[in-house]
Amino acid sequence: MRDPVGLMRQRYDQYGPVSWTRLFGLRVVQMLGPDANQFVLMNKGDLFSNHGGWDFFIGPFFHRGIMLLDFEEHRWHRRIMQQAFTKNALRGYLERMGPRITAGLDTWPEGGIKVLPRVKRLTLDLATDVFMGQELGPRSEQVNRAFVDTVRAGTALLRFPVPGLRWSKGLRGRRVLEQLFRDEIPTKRAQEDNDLFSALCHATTEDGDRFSDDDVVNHMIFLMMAAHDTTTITLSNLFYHLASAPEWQERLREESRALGKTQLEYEDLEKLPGIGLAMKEALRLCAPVPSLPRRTVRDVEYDGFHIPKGSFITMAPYFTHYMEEYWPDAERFDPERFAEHRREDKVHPYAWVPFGGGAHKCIGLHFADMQVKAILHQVLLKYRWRVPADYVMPVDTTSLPVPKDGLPVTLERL
Ligand code: HEM
Repeated sequence: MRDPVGLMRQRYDQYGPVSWTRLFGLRVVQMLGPDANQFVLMNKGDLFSNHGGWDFFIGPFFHRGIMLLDFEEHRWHRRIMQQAFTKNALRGYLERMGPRITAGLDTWPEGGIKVLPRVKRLTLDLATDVFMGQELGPRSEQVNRAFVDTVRAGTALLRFPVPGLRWSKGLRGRRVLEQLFRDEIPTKRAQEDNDLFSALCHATTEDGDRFSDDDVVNHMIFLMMAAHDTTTITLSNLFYHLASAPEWQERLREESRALGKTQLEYEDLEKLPGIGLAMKEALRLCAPVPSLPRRTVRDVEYDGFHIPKGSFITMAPYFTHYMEEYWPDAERFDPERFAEHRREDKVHPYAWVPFGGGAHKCIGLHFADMQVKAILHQVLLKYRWRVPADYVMPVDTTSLPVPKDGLPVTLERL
């Protein structure tokens, strides 16, 4: 767990793209590299179950979240959920975000700060507003705690409830969130608004399919989790790399200044190409979802390997993003590798997979793009930040990859 990339490199060199390993006491088939990513994610013939993979890790906490559904049932839910991610819906979410970001950033002090807790706070506040459409007030601490506990529980080594330990804290967190969302459903059903909760309550397909109350609760809990930590990790990494590469920080700041406004509108998203490149590179260097589990629903033949029915599988976006075969000088922060004149990501369609692929590809990827751009744009206009020249951010790889030290930086108000 301390050096997952090094370990996987060793395994890949020794055994090739498919090998048995042990994880959390399970025998698992590790499938490494872009070809294996493509094979599993495209999932032709419905060979790999998402539920069978994810349920073991996060099932009790993210019960019936869309990522844990399979095949026809998954497609049914996805068609409805898609209605909450249309261009118009995104436009509405962005409108809600702008002022909230400004207010959140205004509370950041000058001098030494830790980025991770600050960004986490900001994205949580945004999520409660943009997702739920309301201020949580004094309940926000309780909700924050419930989220952190629910998410961390997925990687508990002791996988049964012992009071005070990760697993039971996660179960308690889930109960808090269920209650919170269930209490609100009648109000949300009664009138339409431009928040995600409302969108889920009113989403209807052309065939008239809609979510039940239970579906809405399950999807809300999953969506808030899926959006919150992944975006926080992406932003933290952007802070880190832009502090380590001040020339990039200045370049992006110039771009943001040239736009001439503080709060982004939907049409502005394409006008910040530098942030787009930096974000792609940050996602390459630190895939917020480092590995993706699956389970085979029948015997599978792949590349001369036989994988028995019922096997746990893991794919590893994190490792793929460091394969020198596809990413020259892979450790280096080099956003230009995604620029038109280089497009290193085009070397293989599954070499850059921070958002997964196929039927379960992240439904929130445009939302994430929008949120990261909206926040970073305002940060660049308001602050300059730096780290000591020899600073290397330590990454905690025992759960989702976050800076172990919270990422201390020095912030200067502009
Ligand atoms: C940088 C930010 C993000 C990253 C890196 C990310 C990554 C991922 C990945 C890798 C998957 C696929 C999991 C699998 O195949 O097993 C996924 C699925 C998903 N993501 Fe994201 N995500 C991000 C942001 C978001 C946001 C902002 C939302 C919602 C607003 C969201 C909602 C979802 C949902 C609902 C799924 C499940 C889709 C399905 O199963 O059909 N994600 N995400």
